[in-house]
Amino acid sequence: MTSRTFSSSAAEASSPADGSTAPAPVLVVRDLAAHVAGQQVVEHVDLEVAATGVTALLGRNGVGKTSTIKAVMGLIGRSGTIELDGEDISTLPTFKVASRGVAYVPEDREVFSGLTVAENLRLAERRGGPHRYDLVYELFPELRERGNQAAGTLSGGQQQMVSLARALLNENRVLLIDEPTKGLAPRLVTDVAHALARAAEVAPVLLVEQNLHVVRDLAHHVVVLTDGRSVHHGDAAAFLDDPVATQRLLGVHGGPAAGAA
Ligand SMILES: Nc1ncnc2c1ncn2[C@@H]1O[C@H](COP(=O)(O)OP(=O)(O)OP(=O)(O)O)[C@@H](O)[C@H]1O
Repeated sequence: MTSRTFSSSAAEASSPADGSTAPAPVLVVRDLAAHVAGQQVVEHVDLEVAATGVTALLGRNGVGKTSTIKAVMGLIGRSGTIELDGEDISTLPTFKVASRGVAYVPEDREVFSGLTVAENLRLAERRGGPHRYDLVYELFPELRERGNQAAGTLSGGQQQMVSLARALLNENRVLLIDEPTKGLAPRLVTDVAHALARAAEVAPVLLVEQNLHVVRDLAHHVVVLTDGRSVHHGDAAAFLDDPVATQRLLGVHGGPAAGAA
C-alpha cells in the first residue's frame, strides 16, 4: 500500500550513511510549557529539529502540536528553553523569532484573501533579501500564472502553495509547517508532499502531519506528543513500523503499511 511515491530524498537526507556524527540540531526545545486564555495547552515538551531533512511532530487531535509550534514562534505565552543554532530565542517576540529565520506555515494557510498571489508574496519578502522567486516559481509554476488572481479565490491546495511559497521566499534556518495536506484531495497531497521534499532540501523542517503516508515518505525523525507532553523521540520508520506504538500514541494501527491517520 504505502510506497515512497513523493520523494524519498528528504527522508534519507538526514541519515549519515558513513557513520559520521550527525550535525547539531537546528532547533532545540526543552521543558516547553505554554498557555492560551489561562489554560495550559503545552505541559512539557522536549524536541530537537534535525539539521537537515524533516522531523515530524505527531500525536492525536488536541494533544498540543499546533500550540507547540505557536509557542516556539512566541505567538502564545510560553516558558522553557528554545535554542536556534545554540542561541536562546525563548524570550524573543514573534517578529524577532521570524527575522532570525524561523518560518511558520500555519494550519489554515492564512493567506491575505483580498490580495493577489503576487501581493501575498511581495508582503512576505524580508527586507534585505535575497528573495528566492526562482525556487518558488520552479516549485509552484501555477503561482506565477495566477499572480494577478485574488488569493481568496484559489483552491485550498493553491492557497497551501502560497503559504509554503511565502516561507520559501526568504532564507530561513528552519521551517515550521502545520498540517499542510489537511483537507486536500489525494492528487494535491502528492503535489504538496513533493514541494515539502524540495523545501526540506533548502531548510530543515518541523512538520505536523496526520497523513502517515506523507510522514513515512518525508520524515527521518519523529517526536510524539500526548496530552501536551513529548513521550517519544526517534527514528520515523522504526516508529511507523511499530503497530503497538502507533496504536497507543496515535490511535491508528501502524505497521509497515501504515496509512493515513
Ligand atoms: N485559543 C484557545 N483557547 C482555548 N483552548 C485552546 C485554544 N487553542 C488551543 N486550545 C486547546 O489546547 C489543546 C491543544 O490544541 P492544539 O491545537 O495545540 O492541538 P493539536 O495537537 O494541534 O490538535 P489537532 O491535531 O486537532 O490540530 C486543545 O485541547 C485545544 O482545545
